[in-house]
Order: sequence, then structure tokens, then C-alpha cells
Amino acid sequence: MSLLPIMVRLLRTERTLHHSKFNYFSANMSSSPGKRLRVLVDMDGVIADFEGGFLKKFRARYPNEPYVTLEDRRGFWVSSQYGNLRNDLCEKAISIWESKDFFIELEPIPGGVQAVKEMAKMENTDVFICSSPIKHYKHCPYEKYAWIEKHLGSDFLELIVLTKDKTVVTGDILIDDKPDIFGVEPNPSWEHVLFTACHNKHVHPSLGQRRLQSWADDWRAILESRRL
Ligand SMILES: Cc1cn([C@H]2C[C@H](OP(=O)(O)O)[C@@H](CO)O2)c(=O)[nH]c1=O
Ligand SMILES: [Mg+2]
Repeated sequence: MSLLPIMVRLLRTERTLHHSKFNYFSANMSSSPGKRLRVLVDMDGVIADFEGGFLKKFRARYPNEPYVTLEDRRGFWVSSQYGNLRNDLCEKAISIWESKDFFIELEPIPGGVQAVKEMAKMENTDVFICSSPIKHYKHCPYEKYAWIEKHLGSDFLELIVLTKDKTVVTGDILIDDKPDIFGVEPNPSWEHVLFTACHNKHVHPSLGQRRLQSWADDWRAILESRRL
């Protein structure tokens, strides 16, 4: 068994502790009630229902093919699980999110839009939508912008960060449903709070990793804990 993932997690936990200590002292020294917070909110699987949208369109387009229920979803990549079911289903799965209107037609995840709007209105709080586009760029980036405008309003068009590598974006918190987020920056500034989704609910959190079970969960408490 490789020790590398364990060491990376230990380093991240140490970093989180270091940050909270640092923030505690700087908050005390300035006698301010808390520091300004930058929250990065992921899109698919956090505010837009990628998994539900995928399953609905896969079943409509391939009514005679086997599929994976949301209950049985395991692993972040949908195409991997479909490919394991039967080789050619991997390509069929990919054809769904590469199609026009896939991303724009995703339903909002319950409570997500409301929470993000509320967060953005909080004092001393900056919110950005931080999302990765797929490489097939014909529809996805445009539709991600259109989705944000449709559900969050045009003001939020200023607050979108599209990047394949979220480790290069600075922030205090990244709320994201992908369990492992790596990139060129080995020590991202944010704490990754894992948003629970059908594909990650059986995943054991890495050491010290916090979860947001849904938008009904206490996201305000998580934000405030990073402000100290
Ligand atoms: C292929 C694939 C993409 N996605 C999402 C994640 C990224 O969006 P986001 O970063 O907003 O969660 C986007 C491109 O990979 O599509 C999944 O959630 N599951 C998948 O299987
Ligand atoms: Mg996501």
C-alpha cells in the first residue's frame, strides 16, 4: 500500500490547523469579530444536479441499455462505472454530457441556489462559483454561464471561475463533491469541505475532512468556523 495519499492528507490536516491558529491570532490582534472569508462553491453535484440529469437523459436516449441507479452509484466518474458495467457504455455515458443542452438543463440541487444567494449577502464574505468545464468545450462553458445567469442572476456572472485545476484558486473554503482534488499546487489555500452526493456517500473522509451532507446541513457554522 502506498503511503503517499496518507502523507498528503496528514500534511493537509496540519495545514488546516496552522491556518486556524494563524487566523485566531490575526483576528485577535485586530480585535475584529472575524476575518473576511472567500468561499468557493462547486457547481455540478453541489448546486446543479449532474447525476440526476445524467440518469434521466441516459435512460431516455438508451432505453434498452442497463443503467446504474443513483442508489448504486460508486466512484466520482460516471463513465468509469458505466464502462465497468459493459465496455461500450462508457462512450454512451460520455455522449450524454457532451450533448447540447445537458448542462443548461440540469436541475438545481435543493437549497443550493438559496444558500449561495444568502452567502453572497453575508457581511465580510466573498463567494465564487468554481467549476471545471469538460474538454469537449462546444456547449459546456457557455451553458455553465447560462445556468448561473438563469438560477443565480446576472450579478453572479462576475463570480465564475472555470478551471480544470482548482488548486490554483485561492480561497478559505471549497465546497465540492469530488473526494480527491489535486493539481499543480500541492498546498491549496482552501479547506475542502466534501459535499455529499450519491457517488461519494460511502467514501471514508480523509483525515480531518469535513462534510456538508446537504444544503439543509449547517453550512453557516462551517463558514463561521473558518472566520475565527
Ligand atoms: C465526467 C463527469 C463530470 N462531472 C462534472 C464535474 C465538473 O463540474 P464541477 O467542477 O462543477 O463539479 C464537470 C467537468 O468534469 O462535470 C461529474 O460530476 N461527474 C462526471 O462523471
Ligand atoms: Mg462537482
